[in-house]
Amino acid sequence: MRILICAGGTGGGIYPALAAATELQALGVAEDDLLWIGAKGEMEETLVRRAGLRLETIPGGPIVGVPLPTRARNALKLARGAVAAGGHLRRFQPDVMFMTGGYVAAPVALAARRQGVPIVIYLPDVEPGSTIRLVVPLARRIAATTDGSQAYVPAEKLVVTGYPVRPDVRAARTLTKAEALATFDLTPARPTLFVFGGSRGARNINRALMAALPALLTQAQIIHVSGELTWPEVEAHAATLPAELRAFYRPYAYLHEEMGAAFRAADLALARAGASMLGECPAFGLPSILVPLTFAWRYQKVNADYLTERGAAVQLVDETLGQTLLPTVQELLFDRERLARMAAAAAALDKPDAAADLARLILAEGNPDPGHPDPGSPDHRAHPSIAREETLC
Ligand SMILES: CC(=O)N[C@H]1[C@@H](OP(=O)(O)OP(=O)(O)OC[C@H]2O[C@@H](n3ccc(=O)[nH]c3=O)[C@H](O)[C@@H]2O)O[C@H](CO)[C@@H](O)[C@@H]1O
Repeated sequence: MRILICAGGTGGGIYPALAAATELQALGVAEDDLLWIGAKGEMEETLVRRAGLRLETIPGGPIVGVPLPTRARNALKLARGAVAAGGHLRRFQPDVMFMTGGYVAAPVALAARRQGVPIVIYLPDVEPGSTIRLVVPLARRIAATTDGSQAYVPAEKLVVTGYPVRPDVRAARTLTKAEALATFDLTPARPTLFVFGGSRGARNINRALMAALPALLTQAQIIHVSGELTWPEVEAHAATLPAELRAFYRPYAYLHEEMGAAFRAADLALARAGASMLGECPAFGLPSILVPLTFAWRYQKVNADYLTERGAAVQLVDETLGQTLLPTVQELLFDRERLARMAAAAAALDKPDAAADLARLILAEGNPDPGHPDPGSPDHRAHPSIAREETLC
């Protein structure tokens, strides 16, 4: 079976698709039978090639949240992208298209629909982003992270699989805490805070953290992923810290496979509320302080509310983070009982089979002959987690 994957823009769409691609290969899909279409100059160029998958890029650019002249230019690029996508589809002849979002998915989905290729969407956020909203009417099935998405997509298309945490990250669950801490040359004697701002970093979180470092590093230790954009500022600030504080601070621009060890090492996360927080913190039973990005992206607030309402997270407001970060971290990080309650609430949301269930769903939709199922094709009656969620929806 040939499978076309389309995900791009930021890690939030790319990593769940990579997790599904790994499971598809584990279920017998050959590497040559996977083709990824992304946008030129975006994060997928690095991450998909790094994963060893075949990638073709097409022209495109965002048309939401950008000034009018950029929108007009990008609309033209997307039209050229749709033509290029049509060519890739005719050459590759996919049996199914799988997408997770990002502006590049819209022209590819249109081309797929024109050529009669069934479309499966994975919806990372509780509330769908703008591209997914556009494509929902064209899709045959929509896999979702949580049942909260029932409010946004047609029930007959929805299957709740959970968030597909990538296997290399999930594998770090087998490390002991001491082993995970040793990855960062840190000690089990202090509580550990893991700070990051999604796949591109969050300047506001970085700055509020830098201001709080002198107070926090006297008692705690911190793994801090800044994102590439503000890395020079963070690196320069780290160099100004006195040696006795610097010894407990581990700043990085970006982490790849080591993300799993960081989740495992931490007692508490401080992060934006991208969709990955719905899957990765639960996978490690990790409590979090979430600072949703509210300007132009209300999706993060919905994600944060989902975790907060279930006791797995607390929320802070971006605008007042400079005042609230330090007291909130100090209050939580040293309250063992409260952390344990939040950790249990997070772990209860974990869906360990999400990536495998998603891969099986994609295979089922791409299988033209249900009488002769592909390897790994799900029989929903024999697949308790999918069957159960379908009944729920
Ligand atoms: C500004 C913006 O548009 N944000 C959106 C974007 O966020 P963003 O791209 O940040 O997405 P997420 O927070 O969902 O995921 C980030 C992913 O990057 C990985 N990671 C991060 C840092 C690092 O150093 N190494 C690493 O591997 C994380 O493990 C995670 O898998 O897509 C999400 C999913 O649609 C949305 O919820 C966010 O609203």
